[in-house]
Amino acid sequence: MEKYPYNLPRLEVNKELPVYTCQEFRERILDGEYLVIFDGYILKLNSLISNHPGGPLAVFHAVGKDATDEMRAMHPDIVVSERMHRYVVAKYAKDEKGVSFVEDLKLTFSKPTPVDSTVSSEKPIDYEAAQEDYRKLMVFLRDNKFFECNYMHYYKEMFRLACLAFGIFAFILWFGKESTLKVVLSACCASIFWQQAAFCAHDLGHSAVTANRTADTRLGIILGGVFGGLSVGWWKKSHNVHHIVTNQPENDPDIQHLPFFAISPVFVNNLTSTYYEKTLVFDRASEIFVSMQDRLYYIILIFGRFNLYAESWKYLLGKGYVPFRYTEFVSLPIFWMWYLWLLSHLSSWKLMLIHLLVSHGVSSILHIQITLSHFGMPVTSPDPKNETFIARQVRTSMNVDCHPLVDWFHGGLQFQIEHHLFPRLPRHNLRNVRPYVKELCKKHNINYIEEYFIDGNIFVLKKLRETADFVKLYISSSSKS
Ligand code: HEM
Repeated sequence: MEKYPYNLPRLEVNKELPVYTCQEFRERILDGEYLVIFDGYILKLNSLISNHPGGPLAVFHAVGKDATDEMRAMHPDIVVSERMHRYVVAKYAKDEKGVSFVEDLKLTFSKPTPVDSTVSSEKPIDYEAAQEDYRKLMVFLRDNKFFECNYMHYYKEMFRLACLAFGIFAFILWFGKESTLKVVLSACCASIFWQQAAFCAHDLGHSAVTANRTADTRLGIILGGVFGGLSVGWWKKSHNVHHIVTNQPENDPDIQHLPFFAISPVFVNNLTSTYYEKTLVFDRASEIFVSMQDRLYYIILIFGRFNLYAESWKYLLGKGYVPFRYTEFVSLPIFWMWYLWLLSHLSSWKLMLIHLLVSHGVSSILHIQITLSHFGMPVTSPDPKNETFIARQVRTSMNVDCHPLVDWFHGGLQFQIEHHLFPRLPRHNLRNVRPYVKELCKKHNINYIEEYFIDGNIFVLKKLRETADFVKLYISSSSKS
């Protein structure tokens, strides 16, 4: 078979370049240069950082790393072949092995993955060989048009959304005399509608529908903002970071949930969040909640959606750069207008409250689905310096096994591993790609975790309980000393 790279977009540089050794690369980073390795070239990204369309944090987390696979996975071809060359300043001497050279640099903007050699799989992984095969798989998928979106699938999604939207209104406005049952049915339609809309907004957020970032983001704002009351920009900001630094305790906002949850004992160490730019203090409230987190898991998730509304508004009203700020500003009030207008047709406060609580409570299914993908997976790596993109993404993600007939219910999140390896791959192709990924993981001894939905829940609860037990011990030992 042809050796990588072929039929992948190339970064071409037609000028003489200096060659930086690893030591020079490191020294320059310590001097304030934001250097990233892509395909053997060193890119200096100081001038890009503040106006990078994927946000500054995505770039910060690539500094000091060979981010070839991350960058290919997140960008359309044109960015690689026509935009990146401007930032190339040198070639990398490859005098040291590894994909991350920052483990000992103590950077403020990006923290390394903690090391834990007990996380290793039974047989050692040849990270480079796995990377080579991952890249070949990428070529195969491109050649066989897996990255092309079949719109027929989205027509079905639109039909499903239309039926659910009809249910939301019909049970209250059109189906005869008011009753608690009809209010509950309308609320259930609303929560399933929001769940399905969130799946589509997720695809759009990755530009995996039209492949045009502006068009997809606008459609995402309609689905997520107008129909769901959530800011797509806020979600994209944290989600892009989550994809680059999945399950890294100090960098990944998707696992930073103190005082309510800690998915690993490392969170007792008052870590610094590079996303929230603050210390994640493991205080008394954290001790109480985390020591009971396996029992509180579902209860807390019931209130998850209210937190998302608050985060969306905080983001839109904040001082930072917000793409499509005004469109988003208009979209969120429209959501509250139609939702409150609907509730205004109910005859009592009690029924309004039932609708609000049931619709938002049942929405917790989505939060369970989201957290299931990573909460049970390790935050530490046996060898972060050498662990390549594919090995890291598979180590930190879990799939949910299900019958194809219920794929719609899981919305693509069930193929979390494939999604993290190929974030721009259209959702409806994830199932077809799964056998190739499984085979690749098997060949390279990479642990591919896939559970049925109920087993996956049990798996996550067990992991949460392990950390809860650790915290109980930690509290009792610190109260004795
Ligand atoms: C020379 C370096 C880079 C250039 C010129 C560049 C440019 C761009 C451009 C033009 C987009 C918008 C793509 C679209 O229209 O869909 C984008 C998106 C993105 N970039 Fe970069 N980028 C660079 C480096 C990086 C690095 C180092 C990372 C981190 C691994 C990164 C992560 C992302 C992400 C996550 C997005 C998705 C944004 C979104 O759709 O919300 N980029 N980048």
